[in-house]
Amino acid sequence: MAARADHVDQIIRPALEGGQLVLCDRYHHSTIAYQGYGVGRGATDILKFIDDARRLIAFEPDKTFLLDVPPEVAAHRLARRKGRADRYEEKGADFHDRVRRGFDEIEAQESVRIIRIDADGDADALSRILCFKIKELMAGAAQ
Ligand SMILES: Nc1ncnc2c1ncn2[C@@H]1O[C@H](COP(=O)(O)OP(=O)(O)OP(=O)(O)O)[C@@H](O)[C@H]1O
Ligand SMILES: Cc1cn([C@H]2C[C@H](O)[C@@H](COP(=O)(O)O)O2)c(=O)[nH]c1=O
Repeated sequence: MAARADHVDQIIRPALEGGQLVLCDRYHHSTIAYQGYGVGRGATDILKFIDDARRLIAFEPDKTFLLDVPPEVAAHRLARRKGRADRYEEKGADFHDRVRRGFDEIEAQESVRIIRIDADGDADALSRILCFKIKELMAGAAQ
Protein backbone atom coordinates (compact mmCIF):
# COMPACT_ATOMS: atom_id res chain seq x y z
CA MET A 1 0.00 0.00 0.00
CA ALA A 2 2.93 2.33 0.70
CA ALA A 3 4.20 1.59 -2.81
CA ARG A 4 0.71 2.30 -4.19
CA ALA A 5 0.52 5.67 -2.37
CA ASP A 6 3.98 6.57 -3.61
CA HIS A 7 3.05 5.62 -7.19
CA VAL A 8 -0.03 7.84 -7.00
CA ASP A 9 1.92 10.81 -5.61
CA GLN A 10 4.93 10.52 -7.92
CA ILE A 11 3.32 9.48 -11.21
CA ILE A 12 -0.46 9.19 -11.38
CA ARG A 13 -1.52 12.45 -9.73
CA PRO A 14 0.96 14.68 -11.67
CA ALA A 15 -0.01 12.99 -14.95
CA LEU A 16 -3.74 13.47 -14.34
CA GLU A 17 -3.17 17.06 -13.26
CA GLY A 18 -1.28 17.55 -16.55
CA GLY A 19 -4.33 16.31 -18.46
CA GLN A 20 -2.84 12.95 -19.45
CA LEU A 21 -4.55 9.60 -19.77
CA VAL A 22 -3.09 7.14 -17.25
CA LEU A 23 -2.89 3.44 -18.03
CA CYS A 24 -1.71 1.32 -15.14
CA ASP A 25 -0.76 -2.38 -15.32
CA ARG A 26 -2.50 -3.63 -12.15
CA TYR A 27 -3.86 -1.46 -9.35
CA HIS A 28 -5.79 -1.96 -6.16
CA HIS A 29 -8.20 -4.53 -7.61
CA SER A 30 -5.16 -6.83 -7.75
CA THR A 31 -4.47 -6.12 -4.06
CA ILE A 32 -8.02 -7.13 -3.17
CA ALA A 33 -7.83 -10.29 -5.30
CA TYR A 34 -4.27 -11.41 -4.41
CA GLN A 35 -3.79 -10.21 -0.82
CA GLY A 36 -7.49 -10.19 0.17
CA TYR A 37 -8.74 -13.40 -1.43
CA GLY A 38 -5.53 -15.27 -2.30
CA VAL A 39 -3.36 -14.70 0.79
CA GLY A 40 -6.14 -13.61 3.17
CA ARG A 41 -8.66 -16.24 1.93
CA GLY A 42 -11.43 -13.62 1.78
CA ALA A 43 -11.47 -13.07 5.57
CA THR A 44 -13.74 -10.11 6.40
CA ASP A 45 -11.18 -8.26 8.56
CA ILE A 46 -8.48 -8.50 5.87
CA LEU A 47 -10.84 -7.29 3.13
CA LYS A 48 -11.86 -4.40 5.40
CA PHE A 49 -8.21 -3.51 6.11
CA ILE A 50 -7.48 -3.38 2.36
CA ASP A 51 -10.63 -1.37 1.68
CA ASP A 52 -9.74 1.17 4.43
CA ALA A 53 -6.24 1.58 2.98
CA ARG A 54 -7.73 2.00 -0.50
CA ARG A 55 -9.92 4.85 0.76
CA LEU A 56 -6.89 6.59 2.28
CA ILE A 57 -5.15 6.61 -1.11
CA ALA A 58 -8.34 7.99 -2.61
CA PHE A 59 -7.49 7.63 -6.31
CA GLU A 60 -9.89 5.35 -8.14
CA PRO A 61 -9.56 4.19 -11.74
CA ASP A 62 -12.37 5.21 -14.09
CA LYS A 63 -12.28 1.74 -15.63
CA THR A 64 -10.45 -1.51 -14.96
CA PHE A 65 -9.92 -4.10 -17.67
CA LEU A 66 -10.06 -7.59 -16.26
CA LEU A 67 -8.16 -9.83 -18.66
CA ASP A 68 -9.69 -13.26 -18.31
CA VAL A 69 -7.97 -16.47 -19.42
CA PRO A 70 -8.69 -20.04 -18.35
CA PRO A 71 -6.14 -21.20 -15.72
CA GLU A 72 -4.62 -23.75 -18.12
CA VAL A 73 -3.97 -21.03 -20.74
CA ALA A 74 -2.32 -18.81 -18.11
CA ALA A 75 -0.16 -21.74 -16.95
CA HIS A 76 0.87 -22.48 -20.55
CA ARG A 77 1.84 -18.83 -21.20
CA LEU A 78 3.84 -18.63 -17.98
CA ALA A 79 5.67 -21.85 -18.82
CA ARG A 80 6.71 -20.38 -22.20
CA ARG A 81 7.83 -17.07 -20.73
CA LYS A 82 11.54 -16.55 -20.11
CA GLY A 83 12.61 -15.65 -16.56
CA ARG A 84 11.53 -16.82 -13.14
CA ALA A 85 7.95 -16.92 -11.89
CA ASP A 86 7.19 -14.35 -9.18
CA ARG A 87 6.20 -15.46 -5.66
CA TYR A 88 2.48 -15.43 -6.53
CA GLU A 89 2.84 -17.17 -9.87
CA GLU A 90 4.67 -19.97 -8.05
CA LYS A 91 1.69 -20.71 -5.83
CA GLY A 92 -0.62 -23.64 -6.46
CA ALA A 93 -4.03 -24.01 -8.08
CA ASP A 94 -5.94 -23.43 -4.79
CA PHE A 95 -4.36 -19.99 -4.43
CA HIS A 96 -5.13 -19.05 -8.03
CA ASP A 97 -8.72 -20.31 -7.69
CA ARG A 98 -9.14 -17.97 -4.71
CA VAL A 99 -7.64 -15.04 -6.66
CA ARG A 100 -9.99 -15.77 -9.55
CA ARG A 101 -12.97 -15.89 -7.17
CA GLY A 102 -11.74 -12.56 -5.78
CA PHE A 103 -11.84 -10.95 -9.22
CA ASP A 104 -15.33 -12.40 -9.77
CA GLU A 105 -16.50 -10.84 -6.47
CA ILE A 106 -14.93 -7.49 -7.39
CA GLU A 107 -16.67 -7.57 -10.76
CA ALA A 108 -20.01 -8.29 -9.06
CA GLN A 109 -19.48 -5.36 -6.65
CA GLU A 110 -18.12 -2.89 -9.22
CA SER A 111 -19.88 -3.96 -12.37
CA VAL A 112 -19.85 -0.47 -13.94
CA ARG A 113 -16.10 0.02 -13.49
CA ILE A 114 -14.93 -3.45 -14.49
CA ILE A 115 -14.71 -4.43 -18.15
CA ARG A 116 -14.03 -8.14 -18.51
CA ILE A 117 -12.11 -9.01 -21.66
CA ASP A 118 -11.70 -12.51 -23.00
CA ALA A 119 -7.88 -12.65 -23.22
CA ASP A 120 -7.69 -16.12 -24.74
CA GLY A 121 -6.80 -14.70 -28.17
CA ASP A 122 -3.30 -13.86 -29.38
CA ALA A 123 -1.45 -10.79 -28.08
CA ASP A 124 -1.98 -8.67 -31.24
CA ALA A 125 -5.72 -9.34 -31.30
CA LEU A 126 -5.98 -8.54 -27.61
CA SER A 127 -4.01 -5.35 -28.05
CA ARG A 128 -6.39 -4.24 -30.85
CA ILE A 129 -9.44 -4.95 -28.69
CA LEU A 130 -7.98 -2.94 -25.79
CA CYS A 131 -7.08 0.02 -28.06
CA PHE A 132 -10.59 -0.01 -29.50
CA LYS A 133 -12.19 -0.07 -26.03
CA ILE A 134 -9.94 2.72 -24.75
CA LYS A 135 -10.73 4.94 -27.76
CA GLU A 136 -14.42 4.23 -27.27
CA LEU A 137 -14.19 5.24 -23.59
CA MET A 138 -12.24 8.39 -24.43
CA ALA A 139 -14.78 9.39 -27.07
CA GLY A 140 -17.57 8.86 -24.52
CA ALA A 141 -15.73 10.92 -21.90
CA ALA A 142 -15.17 13.79 -24.37
CA GLN A 143 -18.93 14.22 -25.02
N1 LIG B 1 -2.67 -12.62 -25.57
C1 LIG B 1 -1.56 -13.36 -25.44
N2 LIG B 1 -1.34 -14.41 -26.25
C2 LIG B 1 -0.27 -15.19 -26.12
N3 LIG B 1 0.71 -15.00 -25.19
C3 LIG B 1 0.55 -13.96 -24.37
C4 LIG B 1 -0.57 -13.08 -24.44
N4 LIG B 1 -0.45 -12.14 -23.45
C5 LIG B 1 0.70 -12.42 -22.81
N5 LIG B 1 1.31 -13.50 -23.36
C6 LIG B 1 2.56 -14.12 -22.93
O1 LIG B 1 2.32 -14.67 -21.64
C7 LIG B 1 3.45 -14.45 -20.80
C8 LIG B 1 3.01 -13.70 -19.54
O2 LIG B 1 2.40 -12.47 -19.89
P1 LIG B 1 2.89 -11.10 -19.29
O3 LIG B 1 4.38 -11.09 -19.24
O4 LIG B 1 2.12 -10.02 -19.95
O5 LIG B 1 2.35 -11.22 -17.83
P2 LIG B 1 2.95 -10.44 -16.63
O6 LIG B 1 3.45 -9.09 -17.04
O7 LIG B 1 3.84 -11.40 -15.90
O8 LIG B 1 1.69 -10.18 -15.78
P3 LIG B 1 1.70 -9.69 -14.28
O9 LIG B 1 3.10 -9.49 -13.84
O10 LIG B 1 0.92 -8.43 -14.31
O11 LIG B 1 1.03 -10.85 -13.62
C9 LIG B 1 4.48 -13.69 -21.64
O12 LIG B 1 5.38 -14.65 -22.15
C10 LIG B 1 3.66 -13.09 -22.75
O13 LIG B 1 4.39 -12.95 -23.96
C1 LIG C 1 -0.36 -4.76 -7.97
C2 LIG C 1 -0.33 -6.09 -7.29
C3 LIG C 1 0.29 -7.16 -7.87
N1 LIG C 1 0.31 -8.36 -7.24
C4 LIG C 1 0.98 -9.51 -7.85
C5 LIG C 1 0.32 -10.09 -9.04
C6 LIG C 1 1.44 -10.58 -9.91
O1 LIG C 1 1.82 -11.89 -9.55
C7 LIG C 1 2.56 -9.64 -9.56
C8 LIG C 1 2.65 -8.59 -10.59
O2 LIG C 1 3.45 -7.61 -10.17
P1 LIG C 1 3.92 -6.49 -11.20
O3 LIG C 1 4.74 -5.60 -10.37
O4 LIG C 1 2.63 -5.88 -11.70
O5 LIG C 1 4.66 -7.24 -12.27
O6 LIG C 1 2.26 -9.10 -8.27
C9 LIG C 1 -0.22 -8.50 -5.99
O7 LIG C 1 -0.14 -9.59 -5.38
N2 LIG C 1 -0.85 -7.45 -5.40
C10 LIG C 1 -0.92 -6.24 -6.00
O8 LIG C 1 -1.50 -5.28 -5.40
